[in-house]
Amino acid sequence: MNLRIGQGYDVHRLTEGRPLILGGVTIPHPKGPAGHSDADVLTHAVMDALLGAAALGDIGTHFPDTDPAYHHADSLKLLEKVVSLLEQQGYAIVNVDATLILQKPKIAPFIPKIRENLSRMMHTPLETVSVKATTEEGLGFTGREEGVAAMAVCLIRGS
Ligand SMILES: Nc1ccn([C@@H]2O[C@H](COP(=O)(O)O)[C@@H](O)[C@H]2O)c(=O)n1
Ligand SMILES: C[C@@]1(CO)OP(=O)(O)OP(=O)(O)OC[C@H]1O
Repeated sequence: MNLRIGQGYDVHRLTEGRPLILGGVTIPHPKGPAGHSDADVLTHAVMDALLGAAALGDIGTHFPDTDPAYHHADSLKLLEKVVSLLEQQGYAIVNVDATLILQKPKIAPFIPKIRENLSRMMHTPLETVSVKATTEEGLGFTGREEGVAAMAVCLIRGS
């Protein structure tokens, strides 16, 4: 069986007045991630994990931040494109496990909807998609609420 592992990591600066969109869910908060796209850091980490597992480059290769087509882009739609690239290469997703590193707000109430969104875009059952969150206990750039980070690992199966 052709099993391949991938990992992804992303960071965005938090700024006042930007929407906080995580896994396609808009979470009420005065600050959100700055970026060319919707800056959905969680979805970006998942996309990079998937692309990494298939050795297909990274999100910047496929969706350059200099391309106006991706200005305010919906990252869930980009995830759909990544999944379609993998499917074209004969890969199916086995599971994804992602961790969000964010001091505030608590995202636990939004995790079911985030998992549902990711699972729908990845054509994979809900139970294969895990999303977790942690603070860094007030330490570092996430602790000072200057930024948000996300990491993800995945397993994919080739044909
Ligand atoms: N933005 C966050 C961060 C954490 N959580 C949940 O709180 C638990 C405790 O977090 P610690 O950083 O204090 O360990 C964590 O396990 C998550 O369940 C959250 O919902 N949103
Ligand atoms: C998806 C893209 C598209 O501009 O999103 P950005 O908001 O620029 O976010 P970043 O994680 O810095 O880079 C990835 C880009 O390819």
